[in-house]
This record gives sequence, structure tokens and C-alpha cells, in this order.
Amino acid sequence: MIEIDQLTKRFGETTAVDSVSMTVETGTITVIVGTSGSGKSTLMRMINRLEEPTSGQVRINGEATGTMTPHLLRRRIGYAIQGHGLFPHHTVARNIGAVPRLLGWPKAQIAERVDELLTLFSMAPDAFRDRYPGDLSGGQQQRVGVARALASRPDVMLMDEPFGALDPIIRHRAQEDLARIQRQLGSTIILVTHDMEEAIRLGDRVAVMDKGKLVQYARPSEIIANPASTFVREMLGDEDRPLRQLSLMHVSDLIEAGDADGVAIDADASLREALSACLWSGRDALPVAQGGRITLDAIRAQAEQPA
Ligand SMILES: Nc1ncnc2c1ncn2[C@@H]1O[C@H](COP(=O)(O)OP(=O)(O)OP(=O)(O)O)[C@@H](O)[C@H]1O
Repeated sequence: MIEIDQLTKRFGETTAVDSVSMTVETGTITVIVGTSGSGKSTLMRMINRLEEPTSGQVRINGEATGTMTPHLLRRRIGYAIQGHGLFPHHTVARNIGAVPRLLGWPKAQIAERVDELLTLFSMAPDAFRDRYPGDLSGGQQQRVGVARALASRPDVMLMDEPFGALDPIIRHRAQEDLARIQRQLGSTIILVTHDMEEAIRLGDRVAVMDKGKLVQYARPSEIIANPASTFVREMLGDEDRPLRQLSLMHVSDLIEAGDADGVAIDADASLREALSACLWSGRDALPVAQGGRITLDAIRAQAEQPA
């Protein structure tokens, strides 16, 4: 568990982070979202002490980070940034193994961990471990950057706009990969983004920042249903709210008895996908692969419900 306790950072006249308190549970993804200059990166950088707080405290599993040696603290905390920050003259394996090497892991164990992570990120170890970053696509470089941050099984993983440089299609895949890997490894991740869509999709909890203040900290469904301020409502984009609502619910929530024609949809698919399948194929109902059907009327009723 990470406890952020009345954390404040001033740069001269500017209060970049203004008395922020929040608790991040172990094994969850917390996304910090806000406009440019709202203090997201500064808040995150105080967790691994790349910035020293003006006042307040961060505790990791009850231990105040202010009392730890900064470089030892940073070895316990993975850090991935936009543009990956890989060493260009080191192979993929050497890049991923950088922190375990610093920690003095035996060579065989590092090699095993490198292969395990490459596999997890759908990159065949034999094909990738000896390549250099320059020989990889942008998406592959980004995955290696994230793999490197995870290599030493850090207590916490901080990610600052990790997918900011990726095009929208790869970005979606990268987000799905991260969510899958996080579930598999049970990692604790804090991720910064300016993209509310990304926050809603990835976050177990979403922290919305405005002018250095934490204006809402809640589950995505709660943020969509009850935005705490006009600012949060604007971040959400009013017209998109029904669609966001649908993307958080599943076909399994609305299955009814009966048949329907055409290609079936999976019960795990989101209502947004079901809506898009209905509209795309011109059907009023879809069969559900696991039995029963879902109707366009039921999906529409869900989208129209006052949030
Ligand atoms: N080293 C610094 N010296 C002076 N001011 C700074 C410094 N770092 C950040 N700031 C200021 O603190 C405020 C918050 O910056 P921060 O980078 O945390 O915002 P952000 O929400 O991450 O923005 P972005 O999305 O643009 O990265 C801004 O007004 C910024 O200009």
C-alpha cells in the first residue's frame, strides 16, 4: 500500500502539487489524469524522490520514503517514461536486465527473467533478446521500456505517459497488454496520462488533478456517474459519457432468453462493442456465444439511463 499524505511541492511562486492525500492499494492500477501543468508528473516524481516534497510524506507499506536512501528507493520502484529511455548501445536483454544487474542477481536468473518478460510482452526471446533498440519498432521499444521497469519485480511501478508517443491503434493494444500483465503479475502501478479515455479504461482508481489539487479520486464508474466538478465533467467530455458508460459494462449484464440471427458476440464483450456490432451489421439483436441474446433496445436503455 502506498500512502500519499498531504504532499505539497512548490517551485518558487508556483504550487505544483497542493496538499494531495490518497491511498493506493497493492496490486491495483491507479491512473493520475489531468490537463497539462496540473501537477501529475510532479506528484508521481515525489513518490520515487526524483522530486523532494516541500511538505508532506509518502509511505510505502508503512515505511516513510523520506528516510530511505534515494537510489535504493528507486531500485524498489520501477519507472517507465514516454519515449522509453532505453540505452541505444545495449541489447534488449541488457536493457531489460539493467536493474537486476545493479541488484547483483546471478546471470542465469537475469537471463531467465529477460526471457520471461519478453514472452509476456509477446516478443519471442530468440528473435529479440540480442537486438538493439534502434532495430525495433516504436511499439516494441515501448514494450521493452515497460519490461525493463518491471524486471526486478518492483514493489511499485510508476509510468509517466508510457503510451504518449504511440499511435492510437498500437496504443490500445499496449494498454490491453499492460492490463493483462498487471493482472498476471499482480503489480501495483501508478500511471500518469492526460487522456481520460486511457484513465477510464486502465484504472482501478482514477485520480483527477486540477491546478495542483486532487479534485476526485474514485473508481472509473463513479467518476462517470458522479463527476465531482465541472472540470471533471469537461475532462470526461459530456457527449461521450453514454459510450463510456457502455464500455464499462458487459454483454453478460444484459443477456435475455431468446434467439437472434448472425454472428454471436461473447458474453465478456463490452456493451459498447455490442452496440457497434448491432449498428455495423444492422441487427436489432445479437446471439450471445454462451446462450441467449442481447438486444439493441436493452443497450440503448442502458445508455439513456441518467448517470
Ligand atoms: N523543475 C521545475 N521548476 C519549476 N517549475 C516546475 C518544475 N517542474 C514543474 N514545474 C511547474 O509545476 C507545475 C506542474 O508541472 P507538472 O509537470 O507536474 O504538470 P503535469 O500535469 O505533469 O503536466 P504535463 O502533462 O504537461 O507534463 C507546472 O506549472 C510546471 O511549470
